[in-house]
Amino acid sequence: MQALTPHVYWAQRHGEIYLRVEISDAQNLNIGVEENILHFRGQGYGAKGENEYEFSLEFLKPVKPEVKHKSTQRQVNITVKKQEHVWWNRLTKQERKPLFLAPDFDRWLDESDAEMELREKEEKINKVSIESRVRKDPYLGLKKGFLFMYNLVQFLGYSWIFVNMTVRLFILGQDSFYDTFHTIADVMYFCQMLAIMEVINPAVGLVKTGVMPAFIQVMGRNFILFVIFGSLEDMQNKPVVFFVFYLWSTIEIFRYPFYMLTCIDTEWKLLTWLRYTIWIPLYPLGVLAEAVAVVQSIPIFDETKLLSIPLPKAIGFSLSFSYILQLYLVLMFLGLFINFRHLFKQRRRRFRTKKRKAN
Ligand SMILES: CCCCCCCCCCCCC/C=C/C(=O)SCCNC(=O)CCNC(=O)[C@H](O)C(C)(C)COP(=O)(O)OP(=O)(O)OC[C@H]1O[C@@H](n2cnc3c(N)ncnc32)[C@H](O)[C@@H]1OP(=O)(O)O
Repeated sequence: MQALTPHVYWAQRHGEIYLRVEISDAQNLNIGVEENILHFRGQGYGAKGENEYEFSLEFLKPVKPEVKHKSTQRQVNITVKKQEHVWWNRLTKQERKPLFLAPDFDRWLDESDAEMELREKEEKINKVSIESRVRKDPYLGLKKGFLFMYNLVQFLGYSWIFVNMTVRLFILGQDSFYDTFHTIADVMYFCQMLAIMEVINPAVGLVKTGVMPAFIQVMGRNFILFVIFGSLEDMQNKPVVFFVFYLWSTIEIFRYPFYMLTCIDTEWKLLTWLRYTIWIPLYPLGVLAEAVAVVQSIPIFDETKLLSIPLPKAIGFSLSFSYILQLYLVLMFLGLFINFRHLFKQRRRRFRTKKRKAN
């Protein structure tokens, strides 16, 4: 029996080629790709009745050797994967289309429609994976509620500090510099004690960010607040307290409302921009103000011998706390460098994702 050529219909997507071979009740199928040529052989009912049918097609561009096929009562469907995700101008290497080959208008899409189909598929997959991730965490509402309340309390605390200091600055002018600590310290103590949650939250996986930058930030501030200002009365009426507290609170009145909005999946563009930009001048200024406070405290610690470490009697003197402060000054700029890099990365990540979403 001489083999005949069946009618073959084709269509493509960016990653695949679909072939429909018009043979019903196909049997003894032998389909494969060798050296980029698809060979088909099989028996069945085609245009010229029951017969042996065969054809070969040399593809325009490289395809993967694995071929998937499925025969139904009416036809044989073949799927071949392209090596590269690209759109082909035609199916075969030879420019003239073989006579037995025609477009499969049931599956036919032009390039832009195929791209749209691909995008819709990707969006569907993304949506399903986001939904399943969201569904996986039964405590999500509780966690978001907790974070929202935490951020709200911090926002109220720092807003009180900021407004209070600003009003006092307007009314008293430079005189307000000298008693900042006595008016503000209690609320600042409360906010900074609470800020320890900022280290705990990423450590227990409540927020997706690094523990180290938060640790540097919270411990650095608490050191200044409790050790430098809190333990030395002579430091408490120095103007540097004003600058440290004002710089801390200025950044926080933007950061906490930004977090509050993320807890309720809302975004205000201006607030996001401020959260990820205003630290650029404020962080170095804040660390500079803290460094001034540390430097000013060194002679006071030396004089009062407060927190100095007593050494064995034979040596006859104690190790002044000022040595630790000098070491801390070095750590401070190291901490500034680590957090500056971290915040730059967060800024780039935030604005890059935004840009990509906008495209
Ligand atoms: C004994 C001492 C040892 C320590 C020694 C170290 C020496 C210390 C030296 C350094 C001293 C620094 C002291 C500080 C000085 C100042 O503060 S100066 C004033 C200016 N300050 C600033 O500008 C810093 C402000 N602080 C911060 O930005 C943060 O605290 C940070 C930790 C530095 C960075 O924040 P991070 O959380 O990593 O980045 P984000 O992009 O904001 O968040 C990431 C994602 O996490 C979500 N998220 C985070 N927190 C919350 C929250 N509370 N609630 C809800 N969600 C939160 C956030 O939304 C992000 O999620 P996505 O939106 O999905 O990305």
